[in-house]
Amino acid sequence: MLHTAGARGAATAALEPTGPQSAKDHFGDTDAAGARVGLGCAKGGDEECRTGQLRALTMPKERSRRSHREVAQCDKRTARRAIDSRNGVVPAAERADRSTLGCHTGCVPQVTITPEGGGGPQQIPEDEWTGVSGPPRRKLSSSSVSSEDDILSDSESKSKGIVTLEAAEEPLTQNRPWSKIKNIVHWPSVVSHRKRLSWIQLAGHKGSFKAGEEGTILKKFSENEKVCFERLRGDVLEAFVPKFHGVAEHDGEAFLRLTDLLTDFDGPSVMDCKMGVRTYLEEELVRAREKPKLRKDMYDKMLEVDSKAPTPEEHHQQAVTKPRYMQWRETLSSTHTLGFRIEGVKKPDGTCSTDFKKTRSKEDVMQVFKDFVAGNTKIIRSYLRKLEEIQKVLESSEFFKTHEVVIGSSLLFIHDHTERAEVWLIDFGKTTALPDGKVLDHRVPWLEGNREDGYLWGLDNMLELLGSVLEL
Ligand SMILES: O=P(O)(O)O[C@H]1[C@H](O)[C@@H](OP(=O)(O)O)[C@H](OP(=O)(O)O)[C@@H](OP(=O)(O)O)[C@H]1O
Ligand SMILES: Nc1ncnc2c1ncn2[C@@H]1O[C@H](COP(=O)(O)OP(=O)(O)O)[C@@H](O)[C@H]1O
Repeated sequence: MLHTAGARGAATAALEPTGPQSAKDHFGDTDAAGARVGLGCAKGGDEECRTGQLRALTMPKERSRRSHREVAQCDKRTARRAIDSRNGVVPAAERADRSTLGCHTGCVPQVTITPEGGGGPQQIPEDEWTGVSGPPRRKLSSSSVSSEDDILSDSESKSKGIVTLEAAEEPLTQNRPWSKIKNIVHWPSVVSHRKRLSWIQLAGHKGSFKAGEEGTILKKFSENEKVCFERLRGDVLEAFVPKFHGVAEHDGEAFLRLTDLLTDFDGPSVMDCKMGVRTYLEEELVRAREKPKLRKDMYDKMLEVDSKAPTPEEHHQQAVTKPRYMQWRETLSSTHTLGFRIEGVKKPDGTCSTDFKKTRSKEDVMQVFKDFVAGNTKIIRSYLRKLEEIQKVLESSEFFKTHEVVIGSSLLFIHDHTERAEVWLIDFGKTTALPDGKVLDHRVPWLEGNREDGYLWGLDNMLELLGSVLEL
């Protein structure tokens, strides 16, 4: 039996917001307040919802976050700062920002309150990493794409599937085994002056990545994520996350240099599963209550999936709040019912799909897993072993115990025709440290204030479900 939220015990005591690594350090802004109760249950009516076991999880909450425009401005300023500080220059932008404590407060936009919610990079020396900051970028809505029509630069409109990354560093990997596969060999003919790399990005924000030197990838800098990678050093979990090679700078922007997990795979199959029962931070909820904000882009993304999803009021406003959108996504998919959801899959023939927004039932999720491994039970067993290993390591990891990890964090599954199968934890952009002395269980249900993320609960369910795929 899969676990249910209701069976997982009581919530723990409320915790205080964290210190410098808290989300408020890079989410200076507020989104809107969601105001509807039991959204997924009302619409979905599946077995889990009918039992009421997930009520606490589907209660609408508020969340907050700085707008991307603000964030982009902030990003430029902070990256500039990092570079100027190395030259002993205090930039004008920083002089102005100092009076408002930099991006944090300086970048907070004015928002509308709504009643209802609905040249190659340089390595930056380690002692200069502090003070460099930058937020994650936006991702666009999902679609089913093929490698043929999805060879796009990161300045183009699609952001998921096979994307073409600008080469920030030489040499690029013309001889990477995985790039040899049919339909993905676009190197170096794709672009005339700037070399580019075909790469697989199944989720995340558009333009977040650039191609790094052999075996590495550059990800847009986030102070929060950098701190996480630093804290992961020496932790038992370190072997299960991409290796962090420091901070790099390219065209005035800062990046985290990470091991490219696709290296050493030949025509890999890749799957991104977003873990946990919640996809937003508690910190964001608090801020959302203070300053809610309407999002037209999220209303549009909602319409793409289900034109009937917005309420009459939301149709009238042509916008929804972010918490409303995030909760709608969570209840539409398996996030609430299983503690994880599938974000994207890339198959060995080069086709990619990120069209899993409505993949919710156990049966549907199992089918996606089965298709992903093309029914290969040896690969399923390898993944099961790997996930069990990760489960054990997570249970003993000091980092995991002391961090609200799940928000936006994924397990990345990669295998190829050699039947080698690996799983890594990725994306710590919204992973936040708990106050001193506080720990999370990661299995008990989330109630606002306890900061539980349901990561291990989701992993338990995933293990059970993958085991059942063997019997399909
Ligand atoms: O997947 P779709 O339906 O496109 O929705 C996305 C994801 O939830 C992103 O989370 P993640 O990055 O964890 O995948 C979230 O980014 P953040 O919550 O990190 O900001 C985006 O918010 P906006 O970036 O505000 O649009 C939201 O639009
Ligand atoms: N180190 C890595 N190696 C290979 N692929 C990666 C790596 N990190 C991320 N990816 C790919 O990029 C996608 C988005 O990554 P993520 O870190 O979640 O971005 P974001 O912070 O923008 O949400 C993943 O789904 C995966 O396909």
